[in-house]
Amino acid sequence: MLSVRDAEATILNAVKPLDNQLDVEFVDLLMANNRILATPMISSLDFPHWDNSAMDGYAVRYADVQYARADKPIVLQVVEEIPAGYKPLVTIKPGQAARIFTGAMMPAGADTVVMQEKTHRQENQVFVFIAPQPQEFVRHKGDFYQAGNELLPAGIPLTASEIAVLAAAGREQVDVFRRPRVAILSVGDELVMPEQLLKPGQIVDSNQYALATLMRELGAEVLLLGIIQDDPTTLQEIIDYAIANADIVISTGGVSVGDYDYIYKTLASLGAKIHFRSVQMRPGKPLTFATFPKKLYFGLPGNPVSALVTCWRFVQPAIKKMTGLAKGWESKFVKVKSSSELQSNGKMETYIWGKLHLVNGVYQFQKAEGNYSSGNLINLAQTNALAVLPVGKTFVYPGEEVLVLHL
Ligand SMILES: Nc1nc2c(c(=O)[nH]1)N[C@H]1C(S)=C(S)[C@@H](COP(=O)(O)OP(=O)(O)OC[C@H]3O[C@@H](n4cnc5c(N)ncnc54)[C@H](O)[C@@H]3O)O[C@H]1N2
Ligand code: MOO
Ligand SMILES: [Mg+2]
Repeated sequence: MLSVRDAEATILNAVKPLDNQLDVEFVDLLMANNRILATPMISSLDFPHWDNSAMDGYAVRYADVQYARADKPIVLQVVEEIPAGYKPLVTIKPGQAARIFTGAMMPAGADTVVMQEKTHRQENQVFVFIAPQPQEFVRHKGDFYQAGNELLPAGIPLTASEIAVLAAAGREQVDVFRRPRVAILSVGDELVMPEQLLKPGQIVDSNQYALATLMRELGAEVLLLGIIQDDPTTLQEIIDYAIANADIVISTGGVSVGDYDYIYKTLASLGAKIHFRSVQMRPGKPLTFATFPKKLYFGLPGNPVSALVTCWRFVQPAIKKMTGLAKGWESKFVKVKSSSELQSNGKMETYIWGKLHLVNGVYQFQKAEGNYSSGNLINLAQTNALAVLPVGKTFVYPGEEVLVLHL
């Protein structure tokens, strides 16, 4: 059977990131949260834009105050007051100083700032009680960034700090990758919408809600195609439509070997390249992955836990890679101690759901309580991690380390 690692490699190789010319939108900065920057950002401004003071105090000439001492203060004439936002008008000459405030432009002639607490003011004279370091408390033009260099690279997610940098560089709008379009369909005669009263044999299509939520969290635009009956003709029509209208299609259900599992046949008759139909993992074994030209198809197993686990493990990095994210789209595993005993049959790579939680400042994994069935969605709620037991590993003792996928 195909290993999880090989399945992942096959999927990620098939993912083509969005195009940095064709797949770009120009959006308002305040709407760019969590979007991926599509074009490298270069500023024509230096940061800081001009020499300015880092303290409230006095702008002085270092040469004047270099021998100042508490018992032998240097007295300077205050010739100007410079609040933030104003252009200094006077050049500071030997024996002179300017009153200056944090963020205000340094006046010509001065090269150092003495903080207010180290001085004493008497009318238009200031007594300096301490020798500063040369250039102390001056933030020099271009110290943080020099105009013309790359300010932000393409392919990064825009969060508070990057959006602040873009604003500081005078941008009101920004080029970001468009959202990947993901079509979601649920396959099964037994499925109904949550508002419907259940007839015998029916269950609510929860997968549609799980996947739509996860896809939106990942920055995708979701095309919800609803519940499709176990009928090959309808399935073919809908999948054809989904492929034409989305970058990625995700279905749940109908991928196993039952008489009403039609996904494989439908994909084959639509001419898909079917890369695999099962993976050596549990839950999630009957995962189907296929491609159409420029489109990806994930046929996730119908069991609600299997659908989410395969989505976290395989679809999530695929979407992240597609979004244009240059780095960090791969699944991230952390090694932590397990506070619970974990078990597997050793034949499949086994994913156990639970919680990464802090114990005295150190993360530990705790298995969810209750029934471990891929049909049991209930104890998947309030979890945030999947512990991974590789093939061959049958037991993890409490206190032993385990690899965990942080969701
Ligand atoms: N003979 C075998 N039978 C099964 C095997 C196998 O290897 N040999 N694998 C089992 C495993 S593992 C899984 S996982 C499932 C996968 O089944 P399908 O993908 O074909 O899905 P269905 O048969 O349509 O449904 C399975 C299960 O999930 C429920 N379901 C389906 N869709 C939804 C939905 N949208 N929301 C909530 N629940 C859903 C469905 O009612 C079934 O209970 O196959 C095993 N069988
Ligand atoms: O692998 Mo199925 O996905 O265990 O229930
Ligand atoms: Mg089935």
